[in-house]
Amino acid sequence: MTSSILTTENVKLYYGDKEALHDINLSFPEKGITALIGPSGSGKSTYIRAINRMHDLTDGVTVTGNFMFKGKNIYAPTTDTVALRKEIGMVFQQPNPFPFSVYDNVAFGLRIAGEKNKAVIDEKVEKALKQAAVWDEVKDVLNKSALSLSGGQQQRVSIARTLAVSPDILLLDEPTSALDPVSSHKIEETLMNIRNDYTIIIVTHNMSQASRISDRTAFFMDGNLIEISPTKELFTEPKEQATQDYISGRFG
Ligand SMILES: Nc1ncnc2c1ncn2[C@@H]1O[C@H](COP(=O)(O)OP(=O)(O)OP(=O)(O)O)[C@@H](O)[C@H]1O
Repeated sequence: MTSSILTTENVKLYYGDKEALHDINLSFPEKGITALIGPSGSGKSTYIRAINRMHDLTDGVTVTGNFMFKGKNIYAPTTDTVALRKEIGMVFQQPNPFPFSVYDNVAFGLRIAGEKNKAVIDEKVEKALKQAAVWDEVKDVLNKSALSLSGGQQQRVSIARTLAVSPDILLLDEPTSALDPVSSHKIEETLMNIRNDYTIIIVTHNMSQASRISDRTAFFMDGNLIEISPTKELFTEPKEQATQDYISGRFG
């Protein structure tokens, strides 16, 4: 059996009094892509944001359950959340480069981590931009503002910024839903290129995207994990009627 890099058990999450996640049990093997699908409001974003403690930044949110990452309790009081978010990086729906140059965006996390050697930073910036499949498009404009790039390029620079600090896990929350089809395709290619190097968890509304790129797919509904299966199986022989109804377009 493959060992899990991340295990989440009996996860509940409350916004105020409202229970938005009901007892989620989900583990992730090292490397590969897991897609989370489900109707709007089913709890997909809420769940992945719990993994790197993004909810700590919002008042009134209570998280219970066990989150174990490489044998450590994510919610232990001693966890350094800045360090945690380097190991478990996140890319959002809207590309969100800082208003700095392309180079400085990708170098940002390295500098925060104390790296001062220019040659090392140069090398890591280039590697991350190559991994994110945007190097060829930006290598001659590294000193220009990242905000001058197209949305699709900005999103790949955001991915490069996250990869530059060598995370173990990459969380992506609908990373292509604000992009045109060509840019979306490039992001998908990027994820396929790095699937053997990182553990990737992607929330997507796009079922064909999930079936194209992921190894496993989890179906969420109303704050419940309905089923998790190898992707091909989930889309051809789902175990649950609710999954069947959703993938055949009967609701959501
Ligand atoms: N900050 C918040 N305060 C209160 N309720 C919230 C908050 N964020 C989300 N919710 C509620 O939690 C539930 C799950 O929302 P969530 O955004 O996780 O779903 P989702 O599956 O990611 O949806 P979508 O696909 O539309 O992004 C919904 O009922 C939503 O209204």
